[in-house]
Amino acid sequence: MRETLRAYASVMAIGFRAAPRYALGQLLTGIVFAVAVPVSALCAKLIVDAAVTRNLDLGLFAVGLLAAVSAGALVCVFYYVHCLFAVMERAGALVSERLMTLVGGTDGLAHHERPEYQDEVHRIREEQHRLASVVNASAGLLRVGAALVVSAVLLVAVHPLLLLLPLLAVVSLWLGKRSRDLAVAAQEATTEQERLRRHLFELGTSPAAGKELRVFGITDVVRARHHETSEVVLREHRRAAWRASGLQALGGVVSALGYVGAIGLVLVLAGGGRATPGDVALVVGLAAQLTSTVGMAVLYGMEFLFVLKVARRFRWLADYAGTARRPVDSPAPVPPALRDGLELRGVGFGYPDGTGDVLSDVSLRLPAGAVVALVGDNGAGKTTLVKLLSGFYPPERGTITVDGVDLTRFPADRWRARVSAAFQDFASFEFRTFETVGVGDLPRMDDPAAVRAALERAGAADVVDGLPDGSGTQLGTRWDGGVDLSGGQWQKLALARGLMDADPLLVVFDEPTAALDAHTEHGLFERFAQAARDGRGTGAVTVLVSHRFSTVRMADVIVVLDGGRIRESGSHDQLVAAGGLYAELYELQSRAYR
Ligand SMILES: Nc1ncnc2c1ncn2[C@@H]1O[C@H](COP(=O)(O)OP(=O)(O)OP(=O)(O)O)[C@@H](O)[C@H]1O
Repeated sequence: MRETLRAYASVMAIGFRAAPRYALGQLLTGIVFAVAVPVSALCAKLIVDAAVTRNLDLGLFAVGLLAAVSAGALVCVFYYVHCLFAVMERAGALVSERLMTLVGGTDGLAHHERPEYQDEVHRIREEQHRLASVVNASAGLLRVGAALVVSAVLLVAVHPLLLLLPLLAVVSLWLGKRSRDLAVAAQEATTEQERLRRHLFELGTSPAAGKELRVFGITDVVRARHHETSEVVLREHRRAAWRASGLQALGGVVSALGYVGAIGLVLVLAGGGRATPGDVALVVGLAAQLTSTVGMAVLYGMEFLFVLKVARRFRWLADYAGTARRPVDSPAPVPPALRDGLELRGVGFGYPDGTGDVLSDVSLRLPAGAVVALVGDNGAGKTTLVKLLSGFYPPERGTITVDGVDLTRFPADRWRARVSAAFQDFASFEFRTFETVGVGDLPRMDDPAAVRAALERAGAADVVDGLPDGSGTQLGTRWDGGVDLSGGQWQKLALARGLMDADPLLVVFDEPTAALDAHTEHGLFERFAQAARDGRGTGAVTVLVSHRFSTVRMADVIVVLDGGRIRESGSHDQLVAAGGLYAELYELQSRAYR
């Protein structure tokens, strides 16, 4: 319960922070026009009683009150609707921002690889509009709550038994909640299938997969799987929807019984002289309104409970992001430059999916200023090692030190600010070209000379020179005037992004040139290595992952990984002379090129 309240308070705070005046306005005007409804029934009672008793003053007062209440309610309804849209829109934007901060700002990558995290985030993303509607759901509940309280007071004044009418409304409300629970449970039970369904749809309609679908003739297979998965999801949802409708119908019957019973009671009272004709008018009016108020209470109640559920998820994500932030014991400053370099001692690591060790007992020195190449078969652990060096995961066993200081003592963001990288699975930022490159070093993004220098270092100047507006060209065809690039051209820009940083301590190239031909890759890396050796003044270590031995050979240290362990390491000449795995693979590849 406390957790739920905390969750509610935190999402309500988002609504109030996004649009404070409108949120307050919505809550207050909602109460005014909700109360206007039972007060109108009271006016009707006064008018009928005034007519029966020929009391003109009372009649005029009641008509005046009715006019004032109706006009006030009308104004409030307009303002309420205006506030509602303003709050939804602004809170929606703020919720999206918060989500981006929580998901993207979480340290490391481990969370992205946990299925339970993915499921939760998937649900929150799907239902984020509900978080934006928390003020609306609260205002709705407050409205129906106020209307119910005022109605109850008026009914009790006629006869206490009439209080049963709003109580029956509560039974209806509870039945409504049960029906919503069924829908939510069905949705939760099919989250994974739903993700699969979307993935299959994406595969079946995206241009990226289109080529392979046709070449392998698997379009029908993907479509059939999509159909099967849809059936599973829809069957579960249909079953829940039927059961929920049954409960809602039962709720309707309960409130109808209350309506008929209340009118019967007041007629009996009036027959016995214990109620006035005005009381009959009041009860008929209130009972009729109560049915719709209860309907709204059920809807808002269900919406509110649903919002609470999403709010709890949101809170979970916020707490997760908080705890996932690596606590830094005795934090140390990241050195301005490397003197000795990086050292791994007995490093072991397995991914959070628990499938076992991916790296075992890795001990390795990466001297300051050195170019270190990682080679090995697919799945040998090269990228994993790079992720550990970049601080995306802490090692499970052993240590990684930077000039003798344990890497885990650096705040993750400080260390990563000194890491520059280009990956094979790079991101295609569809920004203007200079931004796509410049985000590699945000403070210098608007510095044309810095961007140009990075483009030239990456051999990507020709890509930009060929664009209609040069470095100002918008990338991505879905944007106005945007152009698309080839895979290799995107990769060259990603490489330039990785070369933006002026003073990195670690530069990582994880097969960023796989889409380029061997000759171009070789030329590029020769230049990177030369630049690294000429010294950037920071003693940066350059780590290069490549399957091309012609590129790898110029590295100062070559590390051969095999099944997550270091098989051998040394310079090209040392490894060839040793006649081990490297020598064998090198010979194989050079024979293929001869
Ligand atoms: N996110 C992940 N979750 C679970 N296992 C993973 C994950 N990423 C990689 N692995 C597993 O870790 C092992 C090493 O993968 P890694 O990507 O480090 O290899 P690699 O040497 O870079 O391979 P490649 O040359 O194919 O890029 C593989 O068995 C892979 O299946």
